[in-house]
Amino acid sequence: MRFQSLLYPVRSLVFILICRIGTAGIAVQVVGSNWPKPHYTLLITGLCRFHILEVLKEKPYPVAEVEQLDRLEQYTNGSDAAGELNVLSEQFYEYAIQLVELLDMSVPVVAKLRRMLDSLPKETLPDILASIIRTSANEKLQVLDAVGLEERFKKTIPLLVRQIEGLKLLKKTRKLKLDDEKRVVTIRPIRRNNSISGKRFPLDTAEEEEDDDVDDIIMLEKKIRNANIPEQALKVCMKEIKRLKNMPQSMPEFVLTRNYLELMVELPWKKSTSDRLDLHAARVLLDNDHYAMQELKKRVLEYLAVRQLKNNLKGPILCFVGPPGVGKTSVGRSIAKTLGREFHRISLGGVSDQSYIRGHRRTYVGSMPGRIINGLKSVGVNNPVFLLDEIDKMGRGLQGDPAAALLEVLDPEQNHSFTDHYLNVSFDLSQVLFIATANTTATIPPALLDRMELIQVAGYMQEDKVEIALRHLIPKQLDLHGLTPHHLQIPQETTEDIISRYTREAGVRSLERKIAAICRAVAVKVAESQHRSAKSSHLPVPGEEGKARVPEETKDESITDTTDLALPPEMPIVIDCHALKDILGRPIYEVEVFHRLNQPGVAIGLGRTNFGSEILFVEASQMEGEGQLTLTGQLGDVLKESAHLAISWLRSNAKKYHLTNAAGSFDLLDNTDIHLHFPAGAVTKDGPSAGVTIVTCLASLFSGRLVRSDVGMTGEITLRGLVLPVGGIKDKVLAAHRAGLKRVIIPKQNEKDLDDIPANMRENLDFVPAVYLDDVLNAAFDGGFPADSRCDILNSKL
Ligand SMILES: Nc1ncnc2c1ncn2[C@@H]1O[C@H](COP(=O)(O)OP(=O)(O)OP(=O)(O)O)[C@@H](O)[C@H]1O
Repeated sequence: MRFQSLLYPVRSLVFILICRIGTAGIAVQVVGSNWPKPHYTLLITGLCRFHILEVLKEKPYPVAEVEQLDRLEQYTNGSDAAGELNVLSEQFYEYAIQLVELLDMSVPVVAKLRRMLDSLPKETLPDILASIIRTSANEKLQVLDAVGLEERFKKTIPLLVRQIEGLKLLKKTRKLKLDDEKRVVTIRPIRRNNSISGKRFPLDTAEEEEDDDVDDIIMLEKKIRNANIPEQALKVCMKEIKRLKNMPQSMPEFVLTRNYLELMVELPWKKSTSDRLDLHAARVLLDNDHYAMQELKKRVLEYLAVRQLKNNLKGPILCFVGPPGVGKTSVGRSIAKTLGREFHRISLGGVSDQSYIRGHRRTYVGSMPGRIINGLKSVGVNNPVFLLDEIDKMGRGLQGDPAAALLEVLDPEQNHSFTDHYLNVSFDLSQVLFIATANTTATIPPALLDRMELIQVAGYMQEDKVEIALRHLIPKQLDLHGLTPHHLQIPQETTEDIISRYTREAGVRSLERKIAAICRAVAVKVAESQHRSAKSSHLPVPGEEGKARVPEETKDESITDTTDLALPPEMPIVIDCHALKDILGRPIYEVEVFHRLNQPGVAIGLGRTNFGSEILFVEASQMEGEGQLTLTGQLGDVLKESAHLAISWLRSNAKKYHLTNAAGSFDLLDNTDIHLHFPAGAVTKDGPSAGVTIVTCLASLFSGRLVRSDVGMTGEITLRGLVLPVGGIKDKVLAAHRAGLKRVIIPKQNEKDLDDIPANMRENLDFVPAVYLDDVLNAAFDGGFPADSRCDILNSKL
C-alpha cells in the first residue's frame, strides 16, 4: 500500500519521520496547560512501520511518498528457523521478565506491562520493550530499521541487558541514599565512578534527570518548611509532597502538583510591609498627586489616623463612585504610595466567570488560581492595596456570578479565611486594603454594595479642571513627550478655552488627550528645529540675511504649517487661540444650546449617563395619527413610564394651560401621534429624573411657545403634578454650568444638596426649587406659563 504522508500536522494523524523507516502514529490524547508555562503531554498510538520512497517536499513541513510495512514476519513455532528463533524469543522473554520485576509493580503501567508480556504476540514484544527502555534514539532507530524478526530480537536483547544492569545499580545507590541523610551529596560520586570505569549506562542521563527531580522535590520540601506557611496549609503541602515523591514525572499531574506547591511557597502567608504612618507626610503626598478630591483624601487620612492608634485594624473596603476620568484609579495608586504599600490593580470590567476571582479547581485542565491569589503572589506581601477597577461592569455568565465570589473577598468578617478553589486552603485577606471603583452604583448588586463604604467622586468644575491641567496634566504630558516649559507653554486662558470649547466631560481624560495632541504637534517643531540646528552647525556660518530671517515671522506662524519649515520657531512656543485652532481644529462645542432651542417642543434636561452627568435634549413632535406615543433614543423602562406619566398629566391639564394639538383639540392625542426623542441615541438613558423635562417639552409643543434656552431641569413627576427629589444634584449642576446654562430647576426637596455646590458657582446660577409642575413650567418659559385658575381642581374640605 502506498500513500503520501504529511509528516506533521494532519489533525490527529501524525507521522513521525526518522531516517529511512518511520512509524505512523495517531494522537489520541493531548493533556496539559499553558500556565505557568506551556507543558503538554501527547498520547500517541503507533500504527505501523512505513518506508520512505521519496521525499516530495521539505518545507514548510516534510511530505513524502511512503509505503506501509505492515506485513512483518510473524512468529510461528513450526517454521524452519524456528529453532534459533525459539531460543531467541525465550531469552528475550526471560530478560523482559527480569526487567519488569526490577520495576515497581505497584505502578499500574508496570503491572500492565507484565501482563502484556504474556498476552501479546511475541513478534510485537521487541518493538514494545525497545520503546519503553531508556536508550539513545540511534539505538531505538536500529530496532525500528530491523524488519526481520530475528534481527529485531538480536538488536533488542543487548539493550534489555544493559537496562537491567543499570536498574540493579540504581537500586543499590537508592539504598545508600535512604541510609544517609546527606544522600544528595553521595549519589553523584558513585555514578561518576561508574562512567570513569568505562561502563557507562545510557540510564545515567535519564537517571540524572530523575535524580535532579528528586533533588528538586527535596529542595521544594525545604522551601515549604521555611515558607512560614500556616499549619493547615502546611499539612496539605506535605501531603502533596508525599504524592509527588511517588509519582512518575511523566504524569501530567506531576507538573500540576509541582506548580501548586511552588505557588504555595511563593505566597506571602506572613510577609507584609510596614505602613508609613506619618499623617502630615501623607497629606502632602496626596495633595501633591491630586488636586481637589477633598472628601476622598479626608477618608484616607482618617484611615491612617485610626491605623496609627490601632495596629491590627482590618482593611476597610472603599468604593469610589464617579464619572470616568475623575481620577478614581490614579488616586488608588497614590493611596498605596502614601501608605508605603504595594499596589495591584484588578480590572473587573466584563468579567463574567467566578473562577476569575476564585480560581479553578485543580482537577480542571489548565486550572489556575484566581486574580486575588495571583495578585498576592505578584506583589509578594499580604497587605497590599488592591484596586478592583470597574466593579460595576461585571457580568454574569454560565460560569457563575463573579459578584457573588467577591462577597466573600469584600466582607471584613469573612475575608480572613478566603478560599481560592485552586489553593483549596484558606488565605487571610484581612490586611489587604481593598479599593473598588465604579461609574455607577446602579449595576452593583445590593449585597456587594452593602459591604463597601461608598465615596462619591463628583465631576470637576471648570476652575478645578484648569488647576488640574496646570498643576498635573500639562507637566505630565510635557514630560511624556520629552518637552520642557522652555519648549512649550500653555497659558491659563488657552487651557480654559480647551476645557470649554473642545471638551465636555465630567473628568479630565479628554482634556489630557487634547493637551497630549498639542504636545505632539510642538514636539514635531522642536525635533525639526533641533535637526536643523545640528545640520547648520556643520555648515559655514550664515551671512547677514540668515540672521535677519529668524524670529519675528515665526511668532505668529501656524504650528501645523509645514511649508516654512526652514524657519525655526522661537522657543518657548506659546499656544494662543490661533495655534489652538490650528492644532485641535475648529471648536467642537459652541452655541449649540441656542441653536437647538429655536423651535417649540425642545427642552433641556440634566441627566446622568454612564459617562457622568450631561445636559440632555428632549425633542417632541406631533403628527396626524391614532393617539400613539413613540419613544426613541435607547430609553430604559423607567424613563418610558415617565413619558407616559407626563402625557397623562398634560392631557388632564390641557384645558387649564390652554394646550391644544394641531387640530385645535384639548384632547391632545385625538387623531394625533406624538414622537419623543432623546438625542445621542447611542447612549442608554434611564431613570425617573427626566419627568419634568418631558412635561416641559410637551407643554412647549402643544402651546407653541419656546422653552428658555438657558434653563436646565431635573426632577421626577407624579400623576398629581408633584415634583419629587432625584439623585446626583451636584454632578447635574456641574453639567449645567459646563454647558453655559443660567437657570437650573430642581425639586424643592433637593435644595439641601446645593450646599455641596461651590459658592462661586451658586452665584452664577439661578436655582429654582419646584414643588409642583406648575413651578417648573413657570420657570422654564419666559414670562411664565399661565394657567386658567377656574380649572383648578377643588381641594376637598371634608
Ligand atoms: N484631581 C486630579 N488631580 C490630578 N490628576 C487627575 C485628577 N483627576 C484625574 N486626574 C488624571 O486624569 C487621568 C484619568 O484618571 P483615572 O484613570 O484615574 O480616571 P478614573 O476615574 O479611574 O476613570 P474610569 O472610571 O474611566 O476608570 C489620570 O491621568 C489622572 O492622573
